[in-house]
Amino acid sequence: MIAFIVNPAAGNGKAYKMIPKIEKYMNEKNIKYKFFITKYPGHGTVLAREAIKDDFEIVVAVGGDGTVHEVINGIRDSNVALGIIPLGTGNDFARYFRIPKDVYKALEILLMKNTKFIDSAVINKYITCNNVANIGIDADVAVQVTRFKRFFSGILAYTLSLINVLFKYKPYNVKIDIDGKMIKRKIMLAAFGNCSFYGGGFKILPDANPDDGYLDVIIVNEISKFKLLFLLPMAIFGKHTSLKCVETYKAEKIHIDAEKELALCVDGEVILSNTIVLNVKRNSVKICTN
Ligand SMILES: Nc1ncnc2c1ncn2[C@@H]1O[C@H](COP(=O)(O)OP(=O)(O)OP(=O)(O)O)[C@@H](O)[C@H]1O
Repeated sequence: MIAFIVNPAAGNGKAYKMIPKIEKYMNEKNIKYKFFITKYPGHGTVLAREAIKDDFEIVVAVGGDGTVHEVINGIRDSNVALGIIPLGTGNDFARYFRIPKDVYKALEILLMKNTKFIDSAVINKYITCNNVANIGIDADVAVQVTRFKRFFSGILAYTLSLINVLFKYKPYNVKIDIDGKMIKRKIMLAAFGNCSFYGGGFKILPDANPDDGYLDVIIVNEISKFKLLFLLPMAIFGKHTSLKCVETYKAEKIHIDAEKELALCVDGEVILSNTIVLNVKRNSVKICTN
């Protein structure tokens, strides 16, 4: 039995519109399924927990990275597999696993029942992150986008946020303990995670491997905002790691202390904290892959 958790807000309504296509395919294949529609942010986690109790074998996130994040936080540490139909805006987690955006092709992957276990990052003991967590200028932009979205539409909200943050941004002073090695840095941004992509296609952690037992770490040290504008396009291809201002690590445990409260983006969702602890949890999420 397959549970589909559909986020009507994902991909500007694209996920919700695809329900009839999914229904048609599942009926043709004569496979039992049930739809759960999220009603508010965070509801995907609640619904995924319900689906586990109802003996579904696969719980499918129908939406973008936010939906995947919520579903994973509901099914973690169970034997239930995560399926993905990438119908969000960015779909960065699905991009890593090459799950097609075509609904029928994504459904075919689910029915192959080819599964594997991947690692998670457990953040501050309670949030499970399977893609990328990040702090610094890009996380601050994410906070601003949420504010500007109340008044402006997508791209305009993003552009205004970027300009606003770029002008004001002062590199954060942080202490980062990476598997016992303490470093102090003034950062433009830092990212931690299991997979490579964020921000709708930036290959920020090019060497990430979700089943190697480590979290990848990247730190971009203080540089001029002008240089940062050159670094960002390089990150689309994962070529930024060769720059002098960029440090990379692999670690099992990371502890970050900042002088003031930081925005931390976890799989695209923002939380605020001045202490961030990330621990790798091996083989904690089962996913359907091709
Ligand atoms: N019924 C709902 N109404 C409003 N927001 C919702 C609802 N259900 C879930 N959400 C929220 O919608 C947000 C966006 O979802 P999601 O990230 O899947 O789509 P997206 O932003 O289009 O894609 P991506 O993150 O891949 O760019 C999530 O933060 C989620 O918590």
